[in-house]
Amino acid sequence: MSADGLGPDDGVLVADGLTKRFGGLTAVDDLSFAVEEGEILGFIGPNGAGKSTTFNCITGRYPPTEGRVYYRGEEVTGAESYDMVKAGLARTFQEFRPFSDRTVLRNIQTALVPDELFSTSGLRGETRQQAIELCERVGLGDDLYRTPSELPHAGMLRLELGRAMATDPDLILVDEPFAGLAEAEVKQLSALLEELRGAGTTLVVVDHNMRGLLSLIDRAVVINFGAKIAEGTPEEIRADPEVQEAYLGGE
Ligand SMILES: Nc1ncnc2c1ncn2[C@@H]1O[C@H](COP(=O)(O)OP(=O)(O)OP(=O)(O)O)[C@@H](O)[C@H]1O
Repeated sequence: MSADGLGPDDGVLVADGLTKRFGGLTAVDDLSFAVEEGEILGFIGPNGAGKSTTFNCITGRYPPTEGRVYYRGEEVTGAESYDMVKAGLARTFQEFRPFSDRTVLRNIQTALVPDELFSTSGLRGETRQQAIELCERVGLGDDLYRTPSELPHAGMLRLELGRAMATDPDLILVDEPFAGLAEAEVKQLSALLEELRGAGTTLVVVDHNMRGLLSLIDRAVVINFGAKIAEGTPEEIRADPEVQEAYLGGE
């Protein structure tokens, strides 16, 4: 346990003293936070604050230099991405690339059964129905037979969310969902995220921009230069002098 004293049972996902150095650069600096089951947590920080690095350490892209990560009471520090997905933790990527030659439905079906070897006859019918339901859940029910390139940007985000949902996660890390969206689309996507939470999924929404985010989240952790500078409700975050300082001139 670090000075902050977070342990395996402090939340569904817990980072304790997480540190990541790239040579002389400390991208994540003794960061501790816990995600509570069923909440929508905002994970906010200006560009380069260390948000992606934090989540890359948690989701197995690379091991942290120091610190521990716990998921559902188990230590998972340095676990492989595949194992984290199996344990129930999914993430969306900002720079995702769906299969461009497959329909929306096939993309989701492929995510349900990643190994095409198992995607034969009987299974295919079953996953097809599951995939249709998933598409409907993420608001792509009318786009089943379109290809990703035929979707508007907001539709692509829904597809990426559907792909993450296909692994039946308990918790999804959502990476910058509102980037490039118009106001109305931000509202629609927020409503979808709230729906997912209502159905039992815990969400961590990562963003550098607070636009649209503070009305969605229950709580936020704000980082700058890899370290936590504030944590609290949207009202507390808005009023925090250090947060205002970090964002001065930034937005
Ligand atoms: N693989 C890497 N090798 C070296 N430095 C890296 C690497 N990945 C990130 N960094 C550095 O670590 C710091 C934190 O970057 P990170 O991408 O985690 O920030 P971020 O908060 O996600 O930023 P953004 O909002 O722009 O995505 C930056 O200074 C970045 O240049």
